[in-house]
Amino acid sequence: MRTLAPGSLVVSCQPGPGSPFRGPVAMALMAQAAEAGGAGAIRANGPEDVAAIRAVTDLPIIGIHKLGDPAGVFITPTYEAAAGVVAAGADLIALDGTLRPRPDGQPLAHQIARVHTELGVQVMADVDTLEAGQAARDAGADLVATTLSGYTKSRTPIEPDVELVRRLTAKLDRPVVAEGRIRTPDDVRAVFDAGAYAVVVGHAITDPMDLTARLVGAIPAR
Ligand SMILES: CC(=O)N[C@H](C=O)[C@@H](O)[C@H](O)[C@H](O)COP(=O)(O)O
Repeated sequence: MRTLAPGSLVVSCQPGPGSPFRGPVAMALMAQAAEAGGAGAIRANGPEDVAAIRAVTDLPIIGIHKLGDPAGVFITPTYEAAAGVVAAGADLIALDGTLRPRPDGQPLAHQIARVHTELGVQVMADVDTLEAGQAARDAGADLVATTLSGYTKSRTPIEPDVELVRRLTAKLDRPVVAEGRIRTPDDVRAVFDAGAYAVVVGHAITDPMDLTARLVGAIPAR
């Protein structure tokens, strides 16, 4: 089973809403481009995309399956969702590690224990706060990621949550993965300076609609 190497750039190959890149063929091409550019791993959503990416790369794949209400726990919310992406070829599972109630009513530790014992893969907990990170570590998470910071409470900021990377790294005896709104080389340097084990980048690499809109937005009014 492949593992996530320290110092990796993980490219999250997920199409944004309304993207013409939706679908496994496009995501496999995206993953190949990421690998050619030096990515150390791929993060991908759903069994179809994971299987298509598995067919074209030997990089580690962090599998997720987004299911249910995006306002609640929806990143790999159940053991069954995790099992589906592992069967498709994922090497690790990322799942919601926030303190919010889970759809199956079970504690996070229950899902993590089943993934460990029945699927035999590592678990990365996507958290939003220091408290959630500590709870996820106590629940058995192998890695903790800042993925959900800025998405569970107030308005989503523009910048990545470098401070949460720093605080998690200081408190946890687990690798901390920086994820969410990382867009520039300076952002990448900042999260590694803060102690990150690896960094995940999505939209800044894989969303041409967002990239186009940012540049269009910079055109002065005339
Ligand atoms: C909040 C949420 O649902 N995050 C998702 C998690 O899988 C993805 O939509 C993000 O693209 C990913 O986390 C990478 O982040 P960014 O695209 O900002 O680099």
